[in-house]
Amino acid sequence: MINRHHRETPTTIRTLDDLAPLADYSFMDTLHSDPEGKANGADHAPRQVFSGHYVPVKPTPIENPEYVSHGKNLFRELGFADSLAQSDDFVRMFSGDLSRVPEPLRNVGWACGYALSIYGNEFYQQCPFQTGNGYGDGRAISVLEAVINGQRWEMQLKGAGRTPYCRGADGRAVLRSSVREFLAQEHMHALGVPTSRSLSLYVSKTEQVRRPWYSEGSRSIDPDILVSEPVAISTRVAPSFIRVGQLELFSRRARKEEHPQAMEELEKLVLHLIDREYSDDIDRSLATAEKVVLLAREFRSRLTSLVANWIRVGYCQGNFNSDNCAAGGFTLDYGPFGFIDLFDPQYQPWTGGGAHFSFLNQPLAAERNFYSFCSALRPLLTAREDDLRQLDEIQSGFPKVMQEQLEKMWADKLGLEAFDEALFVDLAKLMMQTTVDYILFFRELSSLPDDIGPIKKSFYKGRTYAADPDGIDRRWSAWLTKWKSLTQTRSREELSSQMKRVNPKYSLREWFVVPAYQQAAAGDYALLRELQEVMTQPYAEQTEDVEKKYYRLKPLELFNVGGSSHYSCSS
Ligand SMILES: Nc1ncnc2c1ncn2[C@@H]1O[C@H](COP(=O)(O)OP(=O)(O)OP(=O)(O)O)[C@@H](O)[C@H]1O
Ligand SMILES: [Mg+2]
Repeated sequence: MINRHHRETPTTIRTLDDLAPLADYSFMDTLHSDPEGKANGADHAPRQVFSGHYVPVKPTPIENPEYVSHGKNLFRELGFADSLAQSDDFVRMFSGDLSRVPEPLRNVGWACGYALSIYGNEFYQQCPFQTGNGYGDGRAISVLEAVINGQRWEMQLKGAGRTPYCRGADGRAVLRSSVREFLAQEHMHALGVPTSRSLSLYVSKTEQVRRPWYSEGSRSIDPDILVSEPVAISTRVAPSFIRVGQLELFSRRARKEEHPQAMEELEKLVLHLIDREYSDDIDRSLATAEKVVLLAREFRSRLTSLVANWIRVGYCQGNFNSDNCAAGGFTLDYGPFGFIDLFDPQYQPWTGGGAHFSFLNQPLAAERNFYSFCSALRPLLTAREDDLRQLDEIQSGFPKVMQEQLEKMWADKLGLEAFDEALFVDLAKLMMQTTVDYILFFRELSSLPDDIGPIKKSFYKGRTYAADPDGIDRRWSAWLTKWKSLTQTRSREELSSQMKRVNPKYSLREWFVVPAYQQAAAGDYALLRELQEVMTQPYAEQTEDVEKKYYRLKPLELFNVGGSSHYSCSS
C-alpha cells in the first residue's frame, strides 16, 4: 500500500504543479541569509555583502521568451515530460518570471558570494569594492531545490539579471554563450565527464544587449566590433553550485575574524557541501574535523579524475580559477572553454587565459585550485595537529594521484593494460610534429588499423611533416608496430570496442557551434537541435551523413579565426 504521507515523485512530471510539491527549501534553515538582503528579493544593485551564505534575489525575466531547446536526456532522468519545456508556466518560470509560480514554490531566488584565486593566488581587485564582498553570482540566480526520485537538484538560471554581485554589469547572458554552455553540458555528460547539466534554454524575441565580438572572418586577437545579441536564460542543474572560491570567501573571513559568526558560517558551508555532494562518501555521524579530512581526500580523488577525463576527451576549461572550480568535483562554468581540434599541449582558446590554463597544464591548474581548497578548510582544524598533518599529506599527495590518473587515462586511450612511457613520449612527439587531429587520431587508432593509412586521415600535415612526409610516415609505421605488439594480450574485437568507449568519435568543436548559434540568433534552431542530438551520443558511429558532417578535420581556413579558434570573452 502506498504511504500517502510519503512524498512520491509522480511517474511523469507534466506540469509545474506536479513539480512544485517536490521543492525543498530546507537549506534556508541551516544556512544564513544575508541579514541586509531584502526578503522580497528586490536586491539588484551592486553592493557589499558582508555575511551570510546567500542573498534573496528575484530574477529579472527576459522579454518575450521563446523556447529554444531543453536537455532531453536530463528531462528523461528527472521524469519530466518533454512537453513540460514548452508549457506556459514552465517557460515563464525558467525564463525568469517567478511572479506566478504555484505554491509551495517561492517567488524569490538566491545568489551567492564567492572569492577568487587565480592559479592559487588570492585576488580582490575583481571586486568593485576591492574587499571581496561584492564578488559572486553576478548573473546566476538559483530558483529551486527539489528532491526528485530521491535525488536532490539545485536549479540555477544563468542570465536572469542583476544581483548584488553584478559589479555594475547587466546580469544578462547572450544567446551565443548560452547555446555554448547548453550544448557543452549535455555533451560532457554523454562523454561520461561529471558536469552541471542543461535543463532548458529560452531566448528573448525582443531584448538585446551589446557585447564586444569579432567581425566575420576576423583574425584579430581581441574583439574588433560591438554586436547586439539576443539575451537568453539557460538553466543548469547540479546537486549544488558550491565553488572552491565560495569556501575561500568564508575561510578568508574566518581567518581575518571579520565578524563574530565567520567561523560558524565557514563550518556550516562545509557541512552543507558534504551533505549535498559527499553524503555517500562521508558518514554523517562523524565530527566536523574528521569529515573535513575525508572531504579533502575525496575531492582530491574527484578533481584528479575530472581533469584526466578533460584531457581524455580533448576539453580545455580555459579559465580554471577557483571560482570556476565546483567543490563537488564536476565541470562548471562553460565560458571560454574549447574542445581541441589539432593536438597541442598548449591549446588555450581564451586569449585572456595564458598558458597556465592551457590543455596539458590543466593538472597543474587543478593542483593550485586544490591547494586553495585545502587552505580554505584549514581554519576548521585549528589546534588539531593530527588532522592538520593528514590534510597536509593529502595536499602534498596531489601530484602523485594526478599522475596516476593521467597514466591510467593514457593507457586506456591506447588500449594498454599499463602506461608505457617510452611509447607515449614517442607518440606525443609524432603527434606534434605531424600536427594531428586529437579526436580523429584516437578514434582511428581504436579501429586497430593494419597500417598507417587510416590514421593519416587525422593528419593536418604541418610544416615539419611537409618537410619530410616519408620519414615521418616511417616513424608512424614503426610506432604502430610497437603499439600493436603491446596490445596483443586481448582479442581484437574486445580491444577495439573498449577503446571506442574511451575515445569519442564526435566532439563539440567550436566551428560546429558557431553556425548553430548564428542561425539560432536568426530564429532557426534546427542546427542547434541537430548538434544536440549528435553530441549526446559521442561514442556512437551514427549515420553516414552525420559522419561526413561531423567526423572530419577542421578546414584550414578556419584556424586562427576570432570567435571560433580563440575568443577574448564569452559572456
Ligand atoms: N553580464 C554580467 N552581469 C553581471 N555579472 C557578470 C556578467 N558576466 C559575468 N559576470 C560575473 O563575473 C564573474 C566572472 O565571470 P565568469 O565568466 O567566470 O562567470 P559566468 O560565466 O558568468 O558564470 P559562472 O561561473 O556562474 O558560470 C562571475 O562572478 C559572474 O557572475
Ligand atoms: Mg565563472
